[in-house]
Amino acid sequence: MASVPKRHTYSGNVVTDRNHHSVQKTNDILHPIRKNQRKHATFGPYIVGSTLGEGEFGKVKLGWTKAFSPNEVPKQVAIKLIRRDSIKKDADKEVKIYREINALKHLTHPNIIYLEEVLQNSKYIGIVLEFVSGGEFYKYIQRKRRLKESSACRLFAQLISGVDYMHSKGLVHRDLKLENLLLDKHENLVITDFGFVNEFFEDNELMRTSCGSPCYAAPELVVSTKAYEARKADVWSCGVILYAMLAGYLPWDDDHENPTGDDIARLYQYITQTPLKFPEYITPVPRDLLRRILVPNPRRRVSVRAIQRHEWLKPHHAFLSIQPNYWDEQLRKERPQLSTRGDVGRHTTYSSPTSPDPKSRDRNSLIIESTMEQSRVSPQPLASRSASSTDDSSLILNNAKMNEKELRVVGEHPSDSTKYVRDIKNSPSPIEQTTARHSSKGKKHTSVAGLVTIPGSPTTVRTRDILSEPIGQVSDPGQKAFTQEEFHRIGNYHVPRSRPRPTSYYPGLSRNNADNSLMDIPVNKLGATGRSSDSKNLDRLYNPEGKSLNAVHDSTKATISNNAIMLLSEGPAAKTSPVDYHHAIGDLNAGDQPTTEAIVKMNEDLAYKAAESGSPREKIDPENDSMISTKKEPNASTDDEGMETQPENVSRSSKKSDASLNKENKKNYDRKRFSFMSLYSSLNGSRSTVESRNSKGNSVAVSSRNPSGQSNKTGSKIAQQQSGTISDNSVLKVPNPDTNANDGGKRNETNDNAEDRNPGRSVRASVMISTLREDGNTWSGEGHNVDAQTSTARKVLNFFKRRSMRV
Ligand SMILES: Nc1ncnc2c1ncn2[C@@H]1O[C@H](COP(=O)(O)OP(=O)(O)OP(=O)(O)O)[C@@H](O)[C@H]1O
Repeated sequence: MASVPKRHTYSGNVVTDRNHHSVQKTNDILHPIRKNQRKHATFGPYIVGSTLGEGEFGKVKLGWTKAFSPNEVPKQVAIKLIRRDSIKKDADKEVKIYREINALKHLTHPNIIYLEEVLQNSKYIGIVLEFVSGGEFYKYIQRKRRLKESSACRLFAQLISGVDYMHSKGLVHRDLKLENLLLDKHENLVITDFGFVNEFFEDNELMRTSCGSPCYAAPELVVSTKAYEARKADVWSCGVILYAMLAGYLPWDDDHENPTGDDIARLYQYITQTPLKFPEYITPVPRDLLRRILVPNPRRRVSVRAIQRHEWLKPHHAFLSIQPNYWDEQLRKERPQLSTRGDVGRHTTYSSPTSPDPKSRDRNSLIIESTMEQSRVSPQPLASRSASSTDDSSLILNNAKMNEKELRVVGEHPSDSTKYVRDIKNSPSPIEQTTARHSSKGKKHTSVAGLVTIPGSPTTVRTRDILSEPIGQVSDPGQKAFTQEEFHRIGNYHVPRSRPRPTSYYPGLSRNNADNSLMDIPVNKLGATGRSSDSKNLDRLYNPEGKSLNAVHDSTKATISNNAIMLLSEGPAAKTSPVDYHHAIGDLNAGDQPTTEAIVKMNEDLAYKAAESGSPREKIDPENDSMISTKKEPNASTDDEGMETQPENVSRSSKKSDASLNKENKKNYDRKRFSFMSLYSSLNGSRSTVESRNSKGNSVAVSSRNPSGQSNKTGSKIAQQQSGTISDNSVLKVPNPDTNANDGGKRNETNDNAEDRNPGRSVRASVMISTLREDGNTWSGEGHNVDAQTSTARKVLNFFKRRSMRV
């Protein structure tokens, strides 16, 4: 899709010699062990491979854990390598990085990138993320030109679910765009790049910092001098993304008078004054949704919750009805000792002494608690990939039992967190063997024991998920047990046996409270496509007693997949595993069918009504999803803030011949010129100081003051690692970037007040990073100088820095 070029928030994805890179990348992915035998740079316990991409901060590298036998399947990760000296020079960068880390450590959602851990050596900070192998979403759309409606619907539902989840955590992304979305290998959407993330609070939720990329950023970010409601800005961006998915191009890009898009203010003028138009192939139901989202006035813009209820997303209502806290509860249920007691085992427990409340401690913790060993699962023998499903599950269960032993903690008093030790003597699990190897071999890096990972790490969930009960065992007598085979063929959401992450969702599944067993919709009740034939059937299927859909699909009924099974696909072998992933995602190439009869009927009605023009168009109520207005309004109405609500005449969607349609589409594509530009977020006021601290009081890493102006003491309480493990745990604290010089004392005052009312909120922007020791082969930049080339990306970045604007 030539029409949606990549737009960077700051800079371009400049990779020289693309072919070489892609070949190298493929080799890395398919043959990490073979690569492992060659001399590679390492970063902590990871071998560093090819460059996956490049962003503002530097390169993102493929990494994998070291394998010590040919049978071990290394775990793949993506390591965002950031030069520490570049951070010291650039306070804004520092803010972005720690924002990202702090946000990610609180987010555990299948459609949000997992933060594995954060490491650093003398030159680099490495943000270790799960490796998402499906590629960049914008490229995916480019390849397909545009998405089938059903695919767009599924992916948009995932986007909205992720956004709703982060909003429920009090976080807003503020830079949602195609370029910040990746696909996993099952073509599930993964939201990345949380550099602009910020907190909002019910009582103080308006923000002032202009963020994002112009073509995706909500108009109020630029045209209004008022503070904006950040959640609604995320909603706008989601609308632009949905439009791009369905149309194959962005709803607004350059106008003729501003062809390069250089004049950002003008671009926004264009956006707010140009009525939203749709190509004919976007059907009325998604149009209706888009019309509700892409409303310049944020107050009239639909909310995330209302989007979730919209008719177009009906096929995914069950998934969308999963409450955000479900994902957390799932973790808490399965590893409660972590949420309240801190870590166990060889990692010393890190917990914030200043936060007695576990919840607030979690949210405000200055550190990323170390749970790596619990979550780490030993590489599985390649041979096990080809084992039967029964073998697979017994293998998992065996491992699970071992892990369970390993995870068993000694000690009872929750506050006595530092005393918990893992019962490792009786657990010769592969995990321990692996880590032991790391310990003995990686003398300088001192093994994974020094790693820092997020509390509630999803990988931990995966491990723990399988502990309670054998797969297929069902505790609810009212529900039918399902076989292994059925388990992997759940309605529309067929779950590959080896999913690496709980990305799919299973409407109608229920999970027994006490265990992880899953309930299933009997497969034979679903159509050949895996979908129920119509919405009524769907409701009946999910809701035999006629309760409301949401009531039925509450958080206790809905479920994620069995994470234990997902583990099997970790590593490159999964790439070539015979699992039919198409079952998991639906056929993306399937026809652009309306998802239910109801929609078909609606479309027909609309087509009919569209023929009748003349009567005024109904006003859209953003919160009312009672359906589509079809009446025509002669002129765009102007709302109370002078922003047009951009009515769209549905009659324009009347049928045309294919030829004229194609011609018009082509014209549309041609007309669209996409500029490469970004809006630099002005964080002028960042009072970033460089201050370092570790457990011994040594100067180690970058840190800065928290918004309350006080150096938070929490991070200084770092228990000593056991001997032979890593000891430099640096506390990084950053100021609230939204408190800036432009706002002066007034803003600070507001924040201070807010801080009084909400103590501890703003200290979230602080993290702890494990410091790596280095050896000769450690990734420290030699020969890999990220900043060595003055890339186009860098030039663009500098350009936008110079043009930095603030509203
Ligand atoms: N977890 C991941 N798995 C696979 N590839 C990744 C991952 N994270 C990043 N990449 C690749 O690296 C590229 C750059 O990453 P990312 O966008 O996060 O960097 P950035 O410095 O934040 O960029 P920018 O702010 O310019 O958008 C991505 O476009 C993607 O191709």
